[in-house]
Amino acid sequence: MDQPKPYRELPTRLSHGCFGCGSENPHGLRMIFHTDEKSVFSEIVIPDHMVGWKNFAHGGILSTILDEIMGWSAIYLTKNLVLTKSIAVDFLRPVPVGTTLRAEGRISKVRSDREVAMEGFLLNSNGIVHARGKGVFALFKIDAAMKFGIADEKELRELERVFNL
Ligand SMILES: CCCCCCCC/C=C\CCCCCCCC(=O)SCCNC(=O)CCNC(=O)[C@H](O)C(C)(C)COP(=O)(O)OP(=O)(O)OC[C@H]1O[C@@H](n2cnc3c(N)ncnc32)[C@H](O)[C@@H]1OP(=O)(O)O
Repeated sequence: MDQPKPYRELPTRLSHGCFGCGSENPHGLRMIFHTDEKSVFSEIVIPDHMVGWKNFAHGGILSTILDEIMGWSAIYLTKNLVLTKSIAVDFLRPVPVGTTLRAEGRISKVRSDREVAMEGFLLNSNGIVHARGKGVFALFKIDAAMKFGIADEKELRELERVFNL
């Protein structure tokens, strides 16, 4: 008999042009996400055109990956929509482009019903941490997000449905 999978994919392939996770952005990272219910993670290979110096990935790209993994982790684990308020990144070791990496995000502290502190990690295939992020995310219920007017109702209702927000 098949064993149940220990983790599952998050339904983030909803649209769109997002540089981090959009399936239709040919220049983006096209990240997809899995969860074990305590954290959210993503396997990623940074393409050659996102290089910084020599064959090392650009630090801005590493920051984007950490923002993205912390953002989706915050959405999934807190059941809210989010906007990034701040992020801080420690670049611990250079990250070569073209290698398989794992990004991982989890909750550091729920500060209120409007704010969560998150942490994110970028590891190589041996589990060595190459970059570490801390982020603060504003949390929005669907109705508040609607008033904010930065996403249309159809998109928000779809997110509400697939993420049980
Ligand atoms: C609206 C949500 C819609 C979300 C849709 C998300 C879809 C997600 C899908 C996939 C993403 C996953 C991947 C994520 C990774 C990448 C994420 C990014 O790159 S995000 C882009 C970079 N970040 C920004 O652009 C933030 C810019 N900053 C701001 O907009 C503000 O600083 C903000 C809202 C974060 C805090 O604003 P303040 O500090 O000025 O807050 P105060 O002055 O207290 O409030 C202003 C008004 O807003 C309401 N407000 C503020 N925070 C609220 C909250 N958490 N809930 C409800 N209302 C809130 C308040 O009640 C107030 O409303 P009154 O004027 O009184 O009517």
